[in-house]
Amino acid sequence: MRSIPLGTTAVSPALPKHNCYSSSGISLHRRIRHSSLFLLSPTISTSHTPSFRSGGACNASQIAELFPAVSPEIVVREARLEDCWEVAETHCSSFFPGYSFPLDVVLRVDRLMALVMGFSIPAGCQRTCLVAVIGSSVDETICIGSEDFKIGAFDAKISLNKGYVAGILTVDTVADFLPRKGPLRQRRTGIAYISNVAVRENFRRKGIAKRLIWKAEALAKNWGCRAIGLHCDLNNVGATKLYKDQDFRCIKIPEGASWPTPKISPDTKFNFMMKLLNNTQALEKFR
Ligand SMILES: CC(=O)SCCNC(=O)CCNC(=O)[C@H](O)C(C)(C)COP(=O)(O)OP(=O)(O)OC[C@H]1O[C@@H](n2cnc3c(N)ncnc32)[C@H](O)[C@@H]1OP(=O)(O)O
Repeated sequence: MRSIPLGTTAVSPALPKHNCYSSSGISLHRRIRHSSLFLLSPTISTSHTPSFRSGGACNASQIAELFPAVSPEIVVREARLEDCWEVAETHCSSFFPGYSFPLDVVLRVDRLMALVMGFSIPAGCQRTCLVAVIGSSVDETICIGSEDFKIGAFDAKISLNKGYVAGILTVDTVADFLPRKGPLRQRRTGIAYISNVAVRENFRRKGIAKRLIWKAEALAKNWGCRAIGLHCDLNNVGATKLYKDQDFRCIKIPEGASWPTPKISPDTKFNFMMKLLNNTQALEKFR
């Protein structure tokens, strides 16, 4: 496929509606533990009318879609094994909204495989996938498994109070999209990179992406990064506003500069946006 969302290149659907990319997937082998949870209490309205995907009883995701106000608490945390299908679903439904059966299923399975099988990342780098979950407990004591054991991109940990993934974001320090420096073309350090930001359509404009970004910034700061960057499709007005409002600024790239860009489509033009993390104002919102 021409985009490289969540890593694998096994399926080749047409272009996504918006840019989605990852420096080398969404896997998270080396991560620091960052246990703080961010709560969001949105004033959720039910302007949408989602349909049941199957007859009979509702499952957790159907309840969350139909009655988001029933479980309005949103927790932003690192992705766990229990989230893998919904992470793939959130990603595909946001970046490939036009796909129908059977391609949509193939695409989700493809993403799932990428997530579960994981990807290697360079030594010394960090990568993590964050999820915004609705209707789960903040109480982490009712989890089975261990955070220290990974299955692909996920903590091998399952909560007894599973929530519903409404939004995702990947953050890493791989720096694939930054020019190398020095005669040995060394990887840059100290700059985190955000990708794969997606919120399910029914849960948009409730501050979920903003919360995911805040958490990513807090993680990056914890990793010792001094700045955080991302690529945003020039035509993605909503996302551009989201990042500008969060104090990301477009970095002017000199004409002809050898600056790596996501391999989505030769026609897609990006803004490279950055934010310094030395201003702790945004991070303090979480403490
Ligand atoms: C680095 C990357 O990954 S770029 C790719 C971004 N992802 C996508 O384009 C996938 C499809 N889109 C989405 O998943 C979502 O619309 C996102 C991720 C862009 C935004 O997620 P949301 O949870 O809706 O954003 P959130 O509610 O936090 O918005 C915060 C602010 O950003 C701005 N914003 C967000 N979406 C829009 C929009 N569609 N139009 C205009 N402004 C917007 C607004 O200022 C908003 O504040 P407001 O609602 O008080 O006006």
